[in-house]
Amino acid sequence: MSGPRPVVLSGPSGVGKSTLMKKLMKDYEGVFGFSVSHTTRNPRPGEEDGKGLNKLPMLLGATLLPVADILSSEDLELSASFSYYHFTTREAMQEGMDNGEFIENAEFSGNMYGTSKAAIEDVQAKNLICILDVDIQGVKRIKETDLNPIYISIQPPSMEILETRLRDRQTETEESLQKRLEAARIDLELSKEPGLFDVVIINEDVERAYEELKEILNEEIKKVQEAKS
Ligand SMILES: Nc1ncnc2c1ncn2[C@@H]1O[C@H](COP(=O)(O)OP(=O)(O)OP(=O)(O)O)[C@@H](O)[C@H]1O
Repeated sequence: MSGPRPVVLSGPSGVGKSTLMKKLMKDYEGVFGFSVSHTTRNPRPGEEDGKGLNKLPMLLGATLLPVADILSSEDLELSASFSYYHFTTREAMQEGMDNGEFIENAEFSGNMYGTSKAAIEDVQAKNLICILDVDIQGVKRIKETDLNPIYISIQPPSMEILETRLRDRQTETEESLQKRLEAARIDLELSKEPGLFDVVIINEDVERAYEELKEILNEEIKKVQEAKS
């Protein structure tokens, strides 16, 4: 598959993935994109299949799949109302999953959601760097494909700082906060596996973390910009 390499951004909830992605999207318009997820839920009025690639609101849905089990239903509603989907049937989606066409999938509120390899390739084919916000399990699934992304782990300076950021964000109940912190501990432990990531960025000072990220992505960004001109 030609086109720019996708980018995997992985890291615990609250580490700053969305913050960094938003900065990239703002500074490099028309360079980054998001894959369109599949879902078996019914389209809502006005929703059309597969619309909305490379839209900033997709950021809100970016973490939907990997952490679906620790998201509240409000999170899902918020994400779902800004996300764009390929609407499909349970049978078709199950078949795709059985054939290994999905890099991640989750069942939520009686509906299936998933990210297909083809959806990522669609972004590449549009000469956009596909940003994938996935958990460690997602990282491992992607490694089984030929997508060849750049694997970046975003990590907090400490668990205490992560907790403070999650609290200050004011999006969590005490219960969901504790779940996220427990998931974060596991995530950080698993991310130590040698060779899993190409680069680790410690998000202490956000501007510095962003500079590091831009440096890593520089080559792919240039490729996209050159291919446009
Ligand atoms: N370097 C930083 N210093 C201080 N605060 C930060 C830094 N980076 C991000 N934040 C803040 O921390 C909070 C969590 O960041 P963000 O929402 O980007 O995390 P996330 O990794 O996308 O989380 P989730 O996976 O839950 O969506 C936000 O309120 C954000 O403004």
